[in-house]
Amino acid sequence: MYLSCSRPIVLRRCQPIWSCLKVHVRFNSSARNRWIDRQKNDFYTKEAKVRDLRSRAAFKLMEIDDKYHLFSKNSSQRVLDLGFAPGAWSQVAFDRTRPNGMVLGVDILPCAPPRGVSSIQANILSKRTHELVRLFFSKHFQLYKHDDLHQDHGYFRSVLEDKLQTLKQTDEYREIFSDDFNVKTNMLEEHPIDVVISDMYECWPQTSGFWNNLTNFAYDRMANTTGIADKDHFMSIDLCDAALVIAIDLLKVGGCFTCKLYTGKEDRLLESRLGKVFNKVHRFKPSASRNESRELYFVALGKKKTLTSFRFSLELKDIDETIVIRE
Ligand SMILES: C[S@@+](CC[C@H](N)C(=O)[O-])C[C@H]1O[C@@H](n2cnc3c(N)ncnc32)[C@H](O)[C@@H]1O
Repeated sequence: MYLSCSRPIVLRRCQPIWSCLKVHVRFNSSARNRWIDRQKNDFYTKEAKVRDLRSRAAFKLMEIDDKYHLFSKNSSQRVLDLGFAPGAWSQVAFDRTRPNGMVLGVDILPCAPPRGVSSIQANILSKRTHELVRLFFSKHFQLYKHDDLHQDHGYFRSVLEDKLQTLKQTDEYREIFSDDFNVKTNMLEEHPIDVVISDMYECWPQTSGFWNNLTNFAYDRMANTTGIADKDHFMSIDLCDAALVIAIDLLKVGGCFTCKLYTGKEDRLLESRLGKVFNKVHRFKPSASRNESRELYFVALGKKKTLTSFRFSLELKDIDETIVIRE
């Protein structure tokens, strides 16, 4: 399949030239104090504490949903939350799709998901991650909803990895990972993803789990806000493209998508890519998003049915390699 674009889209890998330059941005103590003061006096930060939400980001998704109605209750929606940690968006998604919704969070950093949410610690720029997500939402992976472990902690990557191993030699595996559109559609028929949400970018303030191997490399690999406008812009475009790739692959027809972007030169290119996949694309700046921040959300509604006519080729390699979407 090919996504028709005027030029190849190359997702720059998350260990760009900037990381070799070893630019260290240090904040002086007055800037740090200003940041702490701002956090202390921030309405949304206080409100998040009162409502037991994991971060103020929750209010951004609430605003998006209030305006564009991504979620619905009682319709067994399946939601994929990319860059879910610390988990405020997952809390909102879980709450707004209860009681039958199913939420999977993916994050490169380790984080215990909120109650009722499943999670994988993985890099979205890795092919393996796409496989695990596809497996999670396939009809061959059964969630035991009434099992206490799931209720309290969700399912973790190891469960999916084990399942993947046992499936490897079977026809089911070939069905899940087939490139044949009809086979793939059949595989997802019973369990398509209804909503993909992505708030991926700067790391969450991690307090534990540093022993984890993946984490030791994660800070090098992941995007992290630097204050260098161009870098933040291009890296966030890469993460949005990676989220879009998953949406093209696994989101149901009519499904919705939202992603965070740090604005810059390539906004319009991303917007036009989204326009090829969705019927409507909106730009939205929630009031919970700080005025001085360049962050913006694209909200894309109604995945098109005619996507098969798109020519879309995707080469996802493993962890340290580049994702390339070719014309
Ligand atoms: C702003 S936080 C998300 C906050 C979250 N939406 C919430 O409501 O709690 C961005 C997250 O994106 C994750 N992230 C960044 N790059 C990633 C990547 N390549 N793969 C997976 N997650 C990534 C970071 O680890 C971080 O936890």
